[in-house]
Amino acid sequence: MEKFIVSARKYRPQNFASVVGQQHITTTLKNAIHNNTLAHAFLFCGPRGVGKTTCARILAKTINCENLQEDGEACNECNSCRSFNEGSSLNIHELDAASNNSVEDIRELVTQIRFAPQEGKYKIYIIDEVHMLSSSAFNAFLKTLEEPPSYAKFILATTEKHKILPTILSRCQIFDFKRITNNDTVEHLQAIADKEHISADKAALQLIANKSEGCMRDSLSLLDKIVSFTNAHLTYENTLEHLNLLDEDYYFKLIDAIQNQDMAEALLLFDQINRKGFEGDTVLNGFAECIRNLMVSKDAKAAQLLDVLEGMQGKYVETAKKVSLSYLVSALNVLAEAEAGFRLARNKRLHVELCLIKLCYLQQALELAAGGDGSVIKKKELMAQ
Ligand SMILES: Nc1ncnc2c1ncn2[C@@H]1O[C@H](COP(=O)(O)OP(=O)(O)OP(=O)(O)O)[C@@H](O)[C@H]1O
Ligand SMILES: [Zn+2]
Repeated sequence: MEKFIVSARKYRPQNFASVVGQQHITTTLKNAIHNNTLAHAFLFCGPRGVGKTTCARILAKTINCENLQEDGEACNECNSCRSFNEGSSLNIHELDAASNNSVEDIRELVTQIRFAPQEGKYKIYIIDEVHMLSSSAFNAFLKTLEEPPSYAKFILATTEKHKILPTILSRCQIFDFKRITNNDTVEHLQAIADKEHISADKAALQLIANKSEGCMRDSLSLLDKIVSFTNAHLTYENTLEHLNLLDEDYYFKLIDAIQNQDMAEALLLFDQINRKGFEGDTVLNGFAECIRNLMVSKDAKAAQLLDVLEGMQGKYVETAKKVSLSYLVSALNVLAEAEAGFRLARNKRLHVELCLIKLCYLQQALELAAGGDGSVIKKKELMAQ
Protein backbone atom coordinates (compact mmCIF):
# COMPACT_ATOMS: atom_id res chain seq x y z
CA MET A 1 0.00 0.00 0.00
CA GLU A 2 1.10 3.52 -0.79
CA LYS A 3 2.38 5.46 2.21
CA PHE A 4 -0.53 7.13 3.92
CA ILE A 5 -0.12 10.90 4.31
CA VAL A 6 -1.45 12.69 7.39
CA SER A 7 -5.11 13.12 6.52
CA ALA A 8 -5.56 16.41 8.35
CA ARG A 9 -3.16 18.19 6.04
CA LYS A 10 -3.94 16.31 2.88
CA TYR A 11 -7.66 16.85 3.33
CA ARG A 12 -7.66 20.44 4.52
CA PRO A 13 -10.66 21.91 2.64
CA GLN A 14 -9.65 24.16 -0.26
CA ASN A 15 -12.97 25.98 -0.65
CA PHE A 16 -15.95 26.97 1.51
CA ALA A 17 -18.15 24.21 0.11
CA SER A 18 -15.90 21.46 1.42
CA VAL A 19 -15.80 22.76 4.99
CA VAL A 20 -17.89 20.33 7.00
CA GLY A 21 -20.57 21.43 9.48
CA GLN A 22 -19.99 25.21 9.47
CA GLN A 23 -22.46 26.26 6.78
CA HIS A 24 -23.78 29.08 8.96
CA ILE A 25 -20.34 30.64 8.69
CA THR A 26 -19.29 29.77 5.15
CA THR A 27 -22.60 31.02 3.71
CA THR A 28 -22.35 34.34 5.55
CA LEU A 29 -18.76 34.83 4.42
CA LYS A 30 -19.56 34.00 0.80
CA ASN A 31 -22.50 36.41 0.82
CA ALA A 32 -20.39 39.18 2.33
CA ILE A 33 -17.71 38.65 -0.34
CA HIS A 34 -20.33 38.62 -3.05
CA ASN A 35 -22.07 41.77 -1.79
CA ASN A 36 -18.81 43.49 -0.95
CA THR A 37 -19.83 43.99 2.67
CA LEU A 38 -16.91 42.24 4.27
CA ALA A 39 -15.83 43.52 7.67
CA HIS A 40 -12.16 44.36 8.16
CA ALA A 41 -11.74 42.26 11.30
CA PHE A 42 -13.15 38.88 12.22
CA LEU A 43 -13.06 36.83 15.35
CA PHE A 44 -13.36 33.09 14.78
CA CYS A 45 -14.25 31.40 18.05
CA GLY A 46 -14.85 27.77 18.86
CA PRO A 47 -13.34 24.48 19.95
CA ARG A 48 -10.06 23.09 18.63
CA GLY A 49 -9.82 21.49 15.22
CA VAL A 50 -13.20 22.46 13.79
CA GLY A 51 -12.04 24.60 10.87
CA LYS A 52 -11.18 28.08 12.17
CA THR A 53 -7.71 28.30 10.59
CA THR A 54 -8.99 26.47 7.52
CA CYS A 55 -11.79 29.02 6.98
CA ALA A 56 -9.41 31.90 7.64
CA ARG A 57 -7.12 30.65 4.88
CA ILE A 58 -9.99 30.05 2.46
CA LEU A 59 -11.29 33.56 3.15
CA ALA A 60 -7.82 35.01 2.51
CA LYS A 61 -7.53 33.15 -0.77
CA THR A 62 -11.06 33.97 -1.91
CA ILE A 63 -10.86 37.72 -1.43
CA ASN A 64 -7.63 37.79 -3.42
CA CYS A 65 -8.84 35.54 -6.22
CA GLU A 66 -8.55 37.19 -9.65
CA ASN A 67 -11.42 35.20 -11.04
CA LEU A 68 -14.03 34.87 -8.33
CA GLN A 69 -16.67 32.27 -9.19
CA GLU A 70 -20.40 32.95 -9.44
CA ASP A 71 -20.99 30.96 -6.26
CA GLY A 72 -18.59 33.14 -4.27
CA GLU A 73 -15.79 30.56 -4.27
CA ALA A 74 -12.16 31.11 -5.30
CA CYS A 75 -11.24 29.71 -8.71
CA ASN A 76 -8.22 27.78 -7.39
CA GLU A 77 -6.56 28.33 -10.77
CA CYS A 78 -5.46 31.97 -11.04
CA ASN A 79 -1.93 32.99 -10.03
CA SER A 80 -3.06 34.29 -6.68
CA CYS A 81 -5.06 31.13 -5.82
CA ARG A 82 -2.16 28.97 -6.87
CA SER A 83 0.29 30.81 -4.67
CA PHE A 84 -2.10 30.50 -1.73
CA ASN A 85 -2.54 26.79 -2.36
CA GLU A 86 1.22 26.30 -2.58
CA GLY A 87 1.76 28.30 0.59
CA SER A 88 3.90 30.88 -1.22
CA SER A 89 1.55 33.87 -1.21
CA LEU A 90 3.00 37.03 0.27
CA ASN A 91 -0.45 38.30 1.15
CA ILE A 92 -1.09 36.03 4.06
CA HIS A 93 0.61 36.36 7.43
CA GLU A 94 -0.03 33.94 10.22
CA LEU A 95 1.01 34.60 13.77
CA ASP A 96 0.57 31.98 16.41
CA ALA A 97 -0.02 34.03 19.54
CA ALA A 98 0.57 30.94 21.67
CA SER A 99 4.28 31.07 20.84
CA ASN A 100 4.73 34.70 19.67
CA ASN A 101 2.86 36.73 22.21
CA SER A 102 5.24 39.56 23.06
CA VAL A 103 4.93 43.27 22.24
CA GLU A 104 7.90 42.90 19.86
CA ASP A 105 6.11 40.22 17.84
CA ILE A 106 3.06 42.44 17.47
CA ARG A 107 5.14 45.57 16.71
CA GLU A 108 6.81 43.72 13.88
CA LEU A 109 3.43 42.78 12.50
CA VAL A 110 2.08 46.32 12.88
CA THR A 111 5.08 47.74 10.99
CA GLN A 112 4.54 45.26 8.19
CA ILE A 113 0.91 46.29 7.79
CA ARG A 114 1.94 49.74 6.58
CA PHE A 115 3.15 48.34 3.26
CA ALA A 116 0.44 47.84 0.66
CA PRO A 117 0.38 44.47 -1.12
CA GLN A 118 2.58 44.39 -4.21
CA GLU A 119 0.17 42.17 -6.02
CA GLY A 120 -3.38 41.13 -5.22
CA LYS A 121 -5.95 43.16 -3.33
CA TYR A 122 -5.66 42.29 0.33
CA LYS A 123 -3.10 41.44 2.95
CA ILE A 124 -4.54 39.08 5.51
CA TYR A 125 -3.30 38.73 9.05
CA ILE A 126 -4.34 35.63 10.89
CA ILE A 127 -3.64 35.65 14.60
CA ASP A 128 -4.22 32.22 16.06
CA GLU A 129 -4.95 31.74 19.77
CA VAL A 130 -5.27 35.50 20.07
CA HIS A 131 -6.27 35.24 23.75
CA MET A 132 -2.62 34.37 24.48
CA LEU A 133 -1.30 37.81 23.51
CA SER A 134 0.12 39.64 26.50
CA SER A 135 -1.91 42.68 27.53
CA SER A 136 0.78 45.07 26.31
CA ALA A 137 0.80 43.25 22.98
CA PHE A 138 -2.98 43.56 22.87
CA ASN A 139 -2.73 47.29 23.41
CA ALA A 140 -0.10 47.71 20.73
CA PHE A 141 -2.42 45.95 18.35
CA LEU A 142 -5.60 47.79 19.25
CA LYS A 143 -4.73 50.99 17.41
CA THR A 144 -4.13 49.12 14.15
CA LEU A 145 -7.35 47.24 14.59
CA GLU A 146 -9.20 50.54 14.99
CA GLU A 147 -7.86 52.22 11.87
CA PRO A 148 -6.50 49.61 9.53
CA PRO A 149 -5.44 50.44 5.97
CA SER A 150 -8.16 49.50 3.47
CA TYR A 151 -6.13 46.59 2.08
CA ALA A 152 -5.69 44.88 5.46
CA LYS A 153 -8.00 42.24 6.88
CA PHE A 154 -7.60 40.64 10.29
CA ILE A 155 -8.77 37.22 11.26
CA LEU A 156 -8.35 36.51 14.94
CA ALA A 157 -8.97 32.97 16.11
CA THR A 158 -9.46 31.69 19.62
CA THR A 159 -10.66 28.67 21.53
CA GLU A 160 -11.32 30.91 24.54
CA LYS A 161 -13.64 33.73 23.60
CA HIS A 162 -14.27 34.70 27.23
CA LYS A 163 -10.62 35.78 27.51
CA ILE A 164 -10.88 38.32 24.71
CA LEU A 165 -11.05 41.94 25.85
CA PRO A 166 -14.32 43.77 25.15
CA THR A 167 -12.37 46.40 23.22
CA ILE A 168 -11.32 43.71 20.74
CA LEU A 169 -14.72 42.00 20.66
CA SER A 170 -16.47 45.23 19.75
CA ARG A 171 -14.17 45.79 16.78
CA CYS A 172 -14.65 42.39 15.20
CA GLN A 173 -17.37 40.54 13.38
CA ILE A 174 -17.77 37.42 15.50
CA PHE A 175 -18.27 33.90 14.15
CA ASP A 176 -18.95 31.00 16.47
CA PHE A 177 -17.73 27.69 15.09
CA LYS A 178 -19.55 24.55 16.17
CA ARG A 179 -18.34 21.15 17.16
CA ILE A 180 -18.71 18.73 14.26
CA THR A 181 -21.59 16.30 14.77
CA ASN A 182 -20.84 12.59 14.80
CA ASN A 183 -22.85 12.08 11.62
CA ASP A 184 -20.88 14.74 9.75
CA THR A 185 -17.59 13.32 11.01
CA VAL A 186 -18.48 9.77 9.97
CA GLU A 187 -19.52 10.97 6.51
CA HIS A 188 -16.26 12.89 6.09
CA LEU A 189 -14.11 9.97 7.28
CA GLN A 190 -16.01 7.62 4.98
CA ALA A 191 -15.33 9.87 1.98
CA ILE A 192 -11.61 9.94 2.82
CA ALA A 193 -11.55 6.16 3.38
CA ASP A 194 -13.14 5.66 -0.05
CA LYS A 195 -10.58 7.91 -1.74
CA GLU A 196 -7.67 6.19 0.00
CA HIS A 197 -9.02 2.66 -0.60
CA ILE A 198 -9.28 2.01 3.09
CA SER A 199 -11.80 -0.57 4.17
CA ALA A 200 -13.66 0.70 7.24
CA ASP A 201 -16.83 -0.55 8.92
CA LYS A 202 -19.29 2.22 9.65
CA ALA A 203 -19.27 1.20 13.32
CA ALA A 204 -15.49 1.72 13.40
CA LEU A 205 -15.82 5.25 12.02
CA GLN A 206 -18.59 5.94 14.53
CA LEU A 207 -16.27 4.94 17.34
CA ILE A 208 -13.64 7.36 16.03
CA ALA A 209 -16.22 10.15 15.73
CA ASN A 210 -17.44 9.51 19.28
CA LYS A 211 -13.95 9.56 20.67
CA SER A 212 -13.06 12.83 18.91
CA GLU A 213 -15.92 14.72 20.56
CA GLY A 214 -16.55 17.03 17.64
CA CYS A 215 -12.90 17.80 16.83
CA MET A 216 -12.33 16.99 13.16
CA ARG A 217 -8.56 17.20 13.46
CA ASP A 218 -8.55 14.54 16.19
CA SER A 219 -10.80 12.28 14.16
CA LEU A 220 -8.42 12.49 11.20
CA SER A 221 -5.34 11.74 13.25
CA LEU A 222 -7.11 8.82 14.93
CA LEU A 223 -8.06 7.54 11.49
CA ASP A 224 -4.42 7.77 10.41
CA LYS A 225 -3.22 5.95 13.47
CA ILE A 226 -5.69 3.08 13.22
CA VAL A 227 -5.18 2.76 9.48
CA SER A 228 -1.49 2.15 10.02
CA PHE A 229 -2.08 -0.31 12.89
CA THR A 230 -4.67 -2.31 11.02
CA ASN A 231 -3.16 -2.18 7.57
CA ALA A 232 -6.13 -0.18 6.36
CA HIS A 233 -8.82 -2.64 7.47
CA LEU A 234 -10.84 -1.02 10.21
CA THR A 235 -13.38 -3.20 11.97
CA TYR A 236 -15.48 -2.44 15.04
CA GLU A 237 -13.30 -4.79 17.11
CA ASN A 238 -9.84 -3.59 16.11
CA THR A 239 -10.89 0.06 16.33
CA LEU A 240 -12.31 -0.52 19.80
CA GLU A 241 -8.99 -2.03 20.79
CA HIS A 242 -6.83 0.73 19.35
CA LEU A 243 -8.99 3.47 20.85
CA ASN A 244 -8.76 1.67 24.16
CA LEU A 245 -12.54 1.66 24.50
CA LEU A 246 -14.60 -0.86 26.41
CA ASP A 247 -17.23 -2.78 24.48
CA GLU A 248 -20.63 -1.36 25.47
CA ASP A 249 -21.87 -4.92 25.91
CA TYR A 250 -20.11 -5.02 29.26
CA TYR A 251 -22.30 -2.20 30.51
CA PHE A 252 -25.44 -4.02 29.42
CA LYS A 253 -24.22 -7.10 31.27
CA LEU A 254 -23.60 -4.95 34.34
CA ILE A 255 -27.12 -3.53 34.11
CA ASP A 256 -28.50 -7.09 34.02
CA ALA A 257 -26.40 -8.09 37.01
CA ILE A 258 -27.41 -5.18 39.22
CA GLN A 259 -31.03 -5.48 38.17
CA ASN A 260 -30.98 -9.13 39.20
CA GLN A 261 -29.27 -8.11 42.44
CA ASP A 262 -26.52 -10.50 41.44
CA MET A 263 -23.63 -9.03 43.36
CA ALA A 264 -21.18 -11.81 42.50
CA GLU A 265 -21.83 -11.39 38.77
CA ALA A 266 -21.37 -7.60 38.99
CA LEU A 267 -18.04 -8.01 40.80
CA LEU A 268 -16.87 -10.68 38.38
CA LEU A 269 -17.70 -8.46 35.43
CA PHE A 270 -15.77 -5.59 36.97
CA ASP A 271 -12.85 -7.93 37.50
CA GLN A 272 -12.89 -8.93 33.83
CA ILE A 273 -13.02 -5.30 32.76
CA ASN A 274 -10.18 -4.47 35.13
CA ARG A 275 -8.03 -7.21 33.70
CA LYS A 276 -8.48 -5.71 30.25
CA GLY A 277 -6.64 -2.69 31.62
CA PHE A 278 -9.55 -0.30 32.20
CA GLU A 279 -9.32 1.88 35.29
CA GLY A 280 -12.15 2.17 37.80
CA ASP A 281 -12.99 5.77 36.92
CA THR A 282 -13.30 4.87 33.23
CA VAL A 283 -15.78 2.17 34.19
CA LEU A 284 -17.78 4.50 36.45
CA ASN A 285 -17.87 7.12 33.75
CA GLY A 286 -18.78 4.70 30.96
CA PHE A 287 -21.45 3.06 33.07
CA ALA A 288 -22.97 6.45 33.92
CA GLU A 289 -23.03 7.28 30.21
CA CYS A 290 -24.85 4.01 29.51
CA ILE A 291 -27.41 4.71 32.22
CA ARG A 292 -27.89 8.23 30.93
CA ASN A 293 -28.58 6.74 27.49
CA LEU A 294 -31.14 4.37 29.01
CA MET A 295 -32.82 7.29 30.75
CA VAL A 296 -32.99 9.20 27.47
CA SER A 297 -34.35 6.08 25.72
CA LYS A 298 -37.34 5.95 28.08
CA ASP A 299 -39.01 8.76 26.21
CA ALA A 300 -39.46 8.72 22.43
CA LYS A 301 -39.04 12.49 22.25
CA ALA A 302 -35.88 12.57 24.36
CA ALA A 303 -34.50 9.59 22.41
CA GLN A 304 -33.31 12.09 19.78
CA LEU A 305 -30.59 12.94 22.28
CA LEU A 306 -29.29 9.40 22.07
CA ASP A 307 -25.87 9.52 20.46
CA VAL A 308 -24.89 5.88 20.19
CA LEU A 309 -23.59 3.56 17.51
CA GLU A 310 -26.00 2.65 14.77
CA GLY A 311 -27.71 -0.59 15.64
CA MET A 312 -27.40 0.12 19.37
CA GLN A 313 -30.46 2.36 19.59
CA GLY A 314 -32.81 -0.63 19.56
CA LYS A 315 -30.88 -2.29 22.34
CA TYR A 316 -31.08 0.82 24.52
CA VAL A 317 -34.81 1.29 23.92
CA GLU A 318 -35.53 -2.39 24.68
CA THR A 319 -33.41 -2.43 27.84
CA ALA A 320 -34.91 0.86 29.02
CA LYS A 321 -38.36 -0.74 29.01
CA LYS A 322 -37.21 -3.14 31.72
CA VAL A 323 -35.93 -0.48 34.12
CA SER A 324 -37.91 2.22 35.94
CA LEU A 325 -36.99 5.85 35.58
CA SER A 326 -36.66 6.32 39.32
CA TYR A 327 -34.16 3.45 39.41
CA LEU A 328 -32.09 5.00 36.63
CA VAL A 329 -32.04 8.40 38.30
CA SER A 330 -30.98 6.90 41.63
CA ALA A 331 -28.32 4.79 39.92
CA LEU A 332 -26.92 7.89 38.24
CA ASN A 333 -26.72 9.59 41.62
CA VAL A 334 -24.85 6.67 43.13
CA LEU A 335 -22.42 6.67 40.20
CA ALA A 336 -21.90 10.43 40.36
CA GLU A 337 -21.08 10.17 44.03
CA ALA A 338 -18.62 7.35 43.36
CA GLU A 339 -16.98 9.30 40.55
CA ALA A 340 -16.59 12.35 42.76
CA GLY A 341 -14.96 10.32 45.52
CA PHE A 342 -12.77 8.24 43.23
CA ARG A 343 -9.73 10.49 43.20
CA LEU A 344 -9.49 10.54 46.98
CA ALA A 345 -10.17 6.83 47.51
CA ARG A 346 -7.04 4.97 48.58
CA ASN A 347 -8.27 1.58 47.48
CA LYS A 348 -9.75 2.40 44.10
CA ARG A 349 -10.80 -1.12 43.28
CA LEU A 350 -12.74 -1.45 46.51
CA HIS A 351 -14.27 1.96 45.93
CA VAL A 352 -15.77 0.84 42.61
CA GLU A 353 -16.79 -2.54 44.05
CA LEU A 354 -18.69 -0.81 46.86
CA CYS A 355 -20.46 1.33 44.31
CA LEU A 356 -21.53 -1.78 42.36
CA ILE A 357 -22.78 -3.42 45.54
CA LYS A 358 -24.80 -0.30 46.33
CA LEU A 359 -26.29 -0.45 42.86
CA CYS A 360 -27.26 -4.10 43.41
CA TYR A 361 -29.19 -3.15 46.53
CA LEU A 362 -30.61 0.04 45.14
CA GLN A 363 -33.80 -1.64 44.03
CA GLN A 364 -34.52 -2.86 47.54
CA ALA A 365 -33.72 0.52 49.00
CA LEU A 366 -36.12 2.18 46.57
CA GLU A 367 -38.88 -0.27 47.43
CA LEU A 368 -38.45 0.33 51.11
CA ALA A 369 -38.48 4.05 50.56
CA ALA A 370 -41.71 3.58 48.60
CA GLY A 371 -43.18 2.00 51.74
CA GLY A 372 -43.05 -1.57 50.49
CA ASP A 373 -41.76 -4.65 52.26
CA GLY A 374 -39.22 -5.51 49.62
CA SER A 375 -41.29 -8.34 48.19
CA VAL A 376 -41.00 -9.41 44.60
CA ILE A 377 -44.56 -8.35 43.84
CA LYS A 378 -43.90 -4.88 45.08
CA LYS A 379 -40.74 -4.80 42.98
CA LYS A 380 -42.66 -5.71 39.83
CA GLU A 381 -45.14 -2.90 40.46
CA LEU A 382 -42.33 -0.42 40.86
CA MET A 383 -40.72 -1.54 37.64
CA ALA A 384 -43.94 -0.96 35.75
CA GLN A 385 -43.99 2.73 36.68
N1 LIG B 1 -15.05 21.78 9.43
C1 LIG B 1 -14.08 21.01 8.89
N2 LIG B 1 -14.30 20.37 7.72
C2 LIG B 1 -13.34 19.58 7.19
N3 LIG B 1 -12.12 19.40 7.73
C3 LIG B 1 -11.86 20.01 8.90
C4 LIG B 1 -12.82 20.86 9.53
N4 LIG B 1 -12.29 21.33 10.66
C5 LIG B 1 -11.07 20.82 10.76
N5 LIG B 1 -10.79 20.04 9.70
C6 LIG B 1 -9.52 19.28 9.49
O1 LIG B 1 -8.71 19.48 10.63
C7 LIG B 1 -7.50 20.18 10.31
C8 LIG B 1 -7.27 21.27 11.34
O2 LIG B 1 -8.29 22.23 11.27
P1 LIG B 1 -8.09 23.77 11.61
O3 LIG B 1 -6.63 24.07 11.74
O4 LIG B 1 -8.87 24.56 10.63
O5 LIG B 1 -8.77 23.82 13.02
P2 LIG B 1 -8.88 25.04 14.03
O6 LIG B 1 -10.34 25.16 14.36
O7 LIG B 1 -8.20 26.22 13.51
O8 LIG B 1 -8.14 24.44 15.29
P3 LIG B 1 -7.18 25.17 16.38
O9 LIG B 1 -8.06 26.01 17.23
O10 LIG B 1 -6.62 24.00 17.15
O11 LIG B 1 -6.17 25.93 15.59
C9 LIG B 1 -7.70 20.69 8.89
O12 LIG B 1 -6.49 20.59 8.19
C10 LIG B 1 -8.75 19.79 8.29
O13 LIG B 1 -8.14 18.68 7.68
ZN1 LIG C 1 -8.44 32.41 -8.16
